[in-house]
Amino acid sequence: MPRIAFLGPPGTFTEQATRALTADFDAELVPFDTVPNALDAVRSQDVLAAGVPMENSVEGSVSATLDALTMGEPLVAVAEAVLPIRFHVLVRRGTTAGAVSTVASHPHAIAQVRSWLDRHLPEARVLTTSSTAAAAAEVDGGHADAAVVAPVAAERHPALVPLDTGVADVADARTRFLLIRRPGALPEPTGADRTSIAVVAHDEVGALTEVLSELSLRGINLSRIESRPIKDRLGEYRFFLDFDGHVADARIGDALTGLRRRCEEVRFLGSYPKADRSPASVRPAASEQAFRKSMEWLAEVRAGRLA
Ligand SMILES: O=C(O)C(=O)C[C@]1(C(=O)O)C=C[C@@H](O)C=C1
Repeated sequence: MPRIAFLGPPGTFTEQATRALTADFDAELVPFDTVPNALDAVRSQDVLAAGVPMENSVEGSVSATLDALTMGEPLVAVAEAVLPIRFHVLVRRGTTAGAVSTVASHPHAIAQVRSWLDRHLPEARVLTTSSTAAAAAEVDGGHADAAVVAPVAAERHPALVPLDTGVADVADARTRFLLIRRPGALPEPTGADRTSIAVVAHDEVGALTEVLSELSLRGINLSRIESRPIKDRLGEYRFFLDFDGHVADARIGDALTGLRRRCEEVRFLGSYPKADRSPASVRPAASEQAFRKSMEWLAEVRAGRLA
């Protein structure tokens, strides 16, 4: 049975997302304490794949995931899941709100319940943990008084009880997760795909505009752009781009070759079906047929058959 890593311990949102991402096959889910460790386990072939959090609609990208994806051997995303995010606040039985002096959770979770904390636990000191489920373990072990967790964590910690449920400052908050593997056969194009890449542009005037032009000229819809420092050079950045389409689509392949010529570095991070299955809208001039016809025309010109 394939082993699939997830950000643990058991009871995280990432575990829930990884179960959804692997629902089509039998898999043994294996918890890892950090996203970089989960991805390294994929690289070292300890596991087949890893489910990782990518971005949250309230707090933005998960930097640990972005950095770990571009450091080390190449990895690619093969599937995407989006979960609605609402939290339980768990305490040990008998703890009242007034008795909570420390509240623990993952920084992304804390950021999504700031107003709730200001209203209900204004005096509590925040302790950050590597995941929401790790926070539940801290409360269970007596190292914190309250934990902001995924509802599934309550089942893992029967000694804890909810101080509140359905907690979310933003009612429709969502987190996007990816299933990451070593490079291999790509998922088939579905017409509703997303492609992710990371590029380092040359340090020159207009470099980012030119990167974006490669996409816009071909009518490619950009769904996310994010920058992370390169780390060994101050003031230089790696851009993470997500856009509609599959690398097998002519317009995407054409844009990628343009980027490859133009950029210092291009890392392909996968083409996979979008969680919401919304089809890409493709301009007539960027359709498969338009690309094929233009290539046929060029072949005729090169063969001296057209003037
Ligand atoms: O700690 C967890 O439960 C996670 O799966 C991580 C994570 C995140 O990285 O954003 C996932 C979803 C929520 O937005 C809060 C935390």
